[in-house]
Amino acid sequence: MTPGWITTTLLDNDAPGGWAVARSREGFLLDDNGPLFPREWLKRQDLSVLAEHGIGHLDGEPVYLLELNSPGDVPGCRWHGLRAFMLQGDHRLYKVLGYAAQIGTWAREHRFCGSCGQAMVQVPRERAMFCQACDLRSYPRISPSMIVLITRGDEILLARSPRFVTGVYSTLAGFAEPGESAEDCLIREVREEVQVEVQNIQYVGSQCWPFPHSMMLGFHAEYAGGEIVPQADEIEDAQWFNIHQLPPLPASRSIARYLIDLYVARRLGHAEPVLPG
Ligand SMILES: NC(=O)c1ccc[n+]([C@@H]2O[C@H](COP(=O)([O-])OP(=O)(O)OC[C@H]3O[C@@H](n4cnc5c(N)ncnc54)[C@H](O)[C@@H]3O)[C@@H](O)[C@H]2O)c1
Ligand SMILES: [Mg+2]
Ligand SMILES: [Zn+2]
Repeated sequence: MTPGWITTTLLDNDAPGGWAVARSREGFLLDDNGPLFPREWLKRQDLSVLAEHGIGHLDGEPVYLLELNSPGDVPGCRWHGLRAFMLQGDHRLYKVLGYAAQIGTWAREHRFCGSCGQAMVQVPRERAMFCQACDLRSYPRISPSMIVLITRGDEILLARSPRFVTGVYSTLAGFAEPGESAEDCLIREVREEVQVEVQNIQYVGSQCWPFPHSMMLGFHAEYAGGEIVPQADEIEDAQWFNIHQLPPLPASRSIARYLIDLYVARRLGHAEPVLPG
């Protein structure tokens, strides 16, 4: 038995046994034992299954995803969003569910060829959907996104979007566009969102962010010039905050929080935090 969570290309859907998770637009099915159910039991429940995907092995046991058409009722169970697992749940299970969510979303959104409109089929032994007529393969979608902590000595630049929880401020972030390097994207996003210039851009680390399919590339940058002008509609407020007087910050498992905690720890000579996977 190999301990831990290992994703897999594909599993045989006809082989019985293993664990299963069920996902609908309401999130993952959960009972008092958590979101993993004996697969054969789960398949006997009255659920409307769109597709079944083998997704990996947990402590050597195969794990499958049942992607549902609608959230059915299972006695003693409730539905729980992925964000709630990220915030409260056990980290290993969150990784399993984050992967399941990305595979389920991708397969649901690639049932038909984007070029000719015909039904696509799952490629054997490869995580890809295939259109025979076009010889086109569609792989799981991953969206590169830059996230950056901008600093000026003891001050850090944080902003809030109207979508954030009341009072919370975070680092700036945005999706890469075609034609951009990671650094180009970072400079453009910072200009768009706060009209500030940055220098000495340094890559710090990355994080999978399955909401729904971002790959966060985290950077640190120093302030180089300009006055903060928040982007209309996108940025509700942006300010320089002294590291000794920070506002409510993002969830501790986010790379946004890690970038902030890392800078503060280095500035104060404290032990450095660990980047959550
Ligand atoms: N893990 C973290 O700590 C953390 C922190 C902040 C943001 N994020 C994530 O970073 C990502 C980008 O942040 P943002 O929302 O500020 O982005 P952004 O500043 O680029 O603004 C969002 C806009 O980008 C466009 N967009 C949406 N999906 C896209 C895609 N896949 N590719 C290109 N453009 C797209 C839409 O017009 C959308 O309104 C989001 O997924 C967000 O959840 C993660
Ligand atoms: Mg943004
Ligand atoms: Zn096609």
